[in-house]
Amino acid sequence: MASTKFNRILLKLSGEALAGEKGHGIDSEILTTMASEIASVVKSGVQVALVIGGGNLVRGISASAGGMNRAQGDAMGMLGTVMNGLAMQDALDKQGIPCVVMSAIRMEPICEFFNRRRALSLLSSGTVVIFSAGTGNPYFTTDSAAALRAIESECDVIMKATKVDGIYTDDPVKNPAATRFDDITYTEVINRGLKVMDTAAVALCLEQKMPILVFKMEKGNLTKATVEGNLGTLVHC
Ligand SMILES: Nc1ncnc2c1ncn2[C@@H]1O[C@H](COP(=O)(O)OP(=O)(O)O)[C@@H](O)[C@H]1O
Ligand SMILES: O=c1ccn([C@@H]2O[C@H](COP(=O)(O)OP(=O)(O)O)[C@@H](O)[C@H]2O)c(=O)[nH]1
Repeated sequence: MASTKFNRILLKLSGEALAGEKGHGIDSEILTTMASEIASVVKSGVQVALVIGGGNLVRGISASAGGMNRAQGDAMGMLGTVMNGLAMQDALDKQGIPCVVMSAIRMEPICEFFNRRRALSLLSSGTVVIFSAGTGNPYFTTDSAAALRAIESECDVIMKATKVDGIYTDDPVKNPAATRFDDITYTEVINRGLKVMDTAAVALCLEQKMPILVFKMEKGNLTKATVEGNLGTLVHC
């Protein structure tokens, strides 16, 4: 095994990142690039669990703004995360990386129903496990699902690969004067109301002391984050 900072990671990818410039759907080139980044980390001996969002397909909150019942919209959002998971599984297949998709909502034979003990055993054997359908409940996000599954599957860290290169004093997209933290405590993220990850997810990580590393999803960064662990912003106790 290569000397990596982490043995088992939970990588959280936003659905929107899969859409690329189009802003919607799945861009096959981006999917392939992300799969090859994941493949190289897996080949270095790191065990990888994956949670992919669904914002590129449906967000319950946006559907409800258009008049749809929120829980109904969230159910659609969760199904979107399964579609993204299946797309990533296909892309990892093509890289020769073993991968199992689990869903928080039963839908065999498309994918397996979530089973914590089986997930642990698959991860230990080097299989990538994609946890899809979020938490299986409306009014939650895939950030919360990432926190929950990272804790259940005994990961060393949650890696949130996103559009910005860390956590800032304010949204850096809206406020260019915002400054970046190299590291920050969970309590500070919550008390300052920093919006990079939802509060429920951060609170769960605080309770269970699950570190979170937030960094930009760019070529090479996943390897850097896994090997060196000093990229972006680390959220800790
Ligand atoms: N304090 C902050 N630090 C960093 N990013 C922030 C902050 N506040 C808001 N954001 C925004 O949060 C976004 C990431 O959150 P989100 O859109 O939920 O991520 P994703 O879609 O990757 O899951 C960033 O693109 C950034 O614009
Ligand atoms: O536990 C969950 C996770 C997700 N969702 C729904 O799935 C959508 C897509 O997830 P998210 O917005 O977290 O995706 P991302 O922003 O990471 O692409 C959400 O908007 C919700 O509608 C949900 O209802 N419960």
